[in-house]
Amino acid sequence: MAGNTFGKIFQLSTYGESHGTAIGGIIDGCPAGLNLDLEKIQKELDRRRPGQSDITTQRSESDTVTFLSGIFEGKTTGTPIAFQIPNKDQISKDYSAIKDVYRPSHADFAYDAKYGHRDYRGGGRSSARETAVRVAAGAVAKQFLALSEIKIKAFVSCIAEAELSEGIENLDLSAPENEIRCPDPIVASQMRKLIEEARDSGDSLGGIITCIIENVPAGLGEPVFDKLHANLGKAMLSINAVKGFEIGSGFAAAKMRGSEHNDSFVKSGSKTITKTNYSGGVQGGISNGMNIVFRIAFKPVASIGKSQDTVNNKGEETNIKIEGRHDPCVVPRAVPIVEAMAALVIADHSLINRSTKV
Ligand SMILES: Cc1cc2nc3c(=O)[nH]c(=O)nc-3n(C[C@H](O)[C@H](O)[C@H](O)COP(=O)(O)O)c2cc1C
Ligand SMILES: C=C(O[C@@H]1CC(C(=O)O)=C[C@@H](OP(=O)(O)O)[C@H]1O)C(=O)O
Repeated sequence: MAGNTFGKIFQLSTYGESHGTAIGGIIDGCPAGLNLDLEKIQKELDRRRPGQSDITTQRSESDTVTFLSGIFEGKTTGTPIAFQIPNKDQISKDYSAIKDVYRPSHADFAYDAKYGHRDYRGGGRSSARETAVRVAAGAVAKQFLALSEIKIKAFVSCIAEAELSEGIENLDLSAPENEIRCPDPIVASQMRKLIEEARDSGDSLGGIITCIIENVPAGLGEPVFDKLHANLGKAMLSINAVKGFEIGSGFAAAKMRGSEHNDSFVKSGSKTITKTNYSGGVQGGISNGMNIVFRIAFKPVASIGKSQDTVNNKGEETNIKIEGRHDPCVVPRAVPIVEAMAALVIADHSLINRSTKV
């Protein structure tokens, strides 16, 4: 296994490099008979595509997806769904600069160590360009999950020192369609300013995305290795530039007492719910019917316009100043990627669960 496939039943394989002819994927295991709205899939890609505004990479791609198989008369046929997205704007100023010199904190050095033959054109396979494929596949998974009313919403909750202070239960989650994808317009405008300042000074910023999954039935997830939160964590940590994942109370749990942290069970009509949700909707690796809530931390973008110490592929010390097109902060564009990866995990577990009970 060369690590290009994700999932057990609802599986996605991706192919392609940032500056090759195209990127694409094959979804295997999507049930037959699912009505696919292709416009909705394209809309998800539009949320992620590069060149959206002056605070994203200036690479210009329409990210138009073409489906090649697995769909007939608007419905999935149960056979592999293959699709492709062309690369059109491949010319970057970085080529010669990063051919022999390693960008600090990008993947250049580690790829050379592993493969010894590296596609240096804009990062090749290590570029987040590959995440467009995940977004297209996640949009298919979202449409499958919509049959069970499962909804996935992510939003930007922090960029550098601008952070949402309200509880997520009071926020209008319809707003993440805006450019920053933070539901509070005042915090969003602070975030924009910070990104502009970082961009103009040749620097970059990181941030945090919060994701909420609603209407997941109790009982999804496996008891040991494929715990639901373990697979969500793997999915999120597989996104470029992700440095942290926490579910529910996460790292804050370490400072709490059991009496504060335990989620007491109560009845709400015929349903059993919990008073609080420090578990983040997962207990023992299995969903408990509450909202699944997790947060993902992204690092500041590695490619920056300031001079940095590094080495070249002959092992000589040198320095590098990166001039190509780069996101000063990936977090706004990463929101649809987070949602897509969450959709793939929940779709996969929903299908695994079909054989759990008599
Ligand atoms: C949506 C998105 C856009 C990104 N854009 C850039 C970019 O323009 N320049 C860059 O150096 N890194 C960018 N990254 C991050 C790199 O792809 C990533 O840091 C690199 O592959 C090394 O992997 P690692 O940070 O996960 O260790 C982006 C990540 C995401 C999710
Ligand atoms: C191409 C995309 O983003 C790219 C992600 C990326 C990286 O290092 O991850 C570096 C830049 O690539 P390039 O050198 O080709 O301009 C971004 O533009 C995309 O998101 O579709």
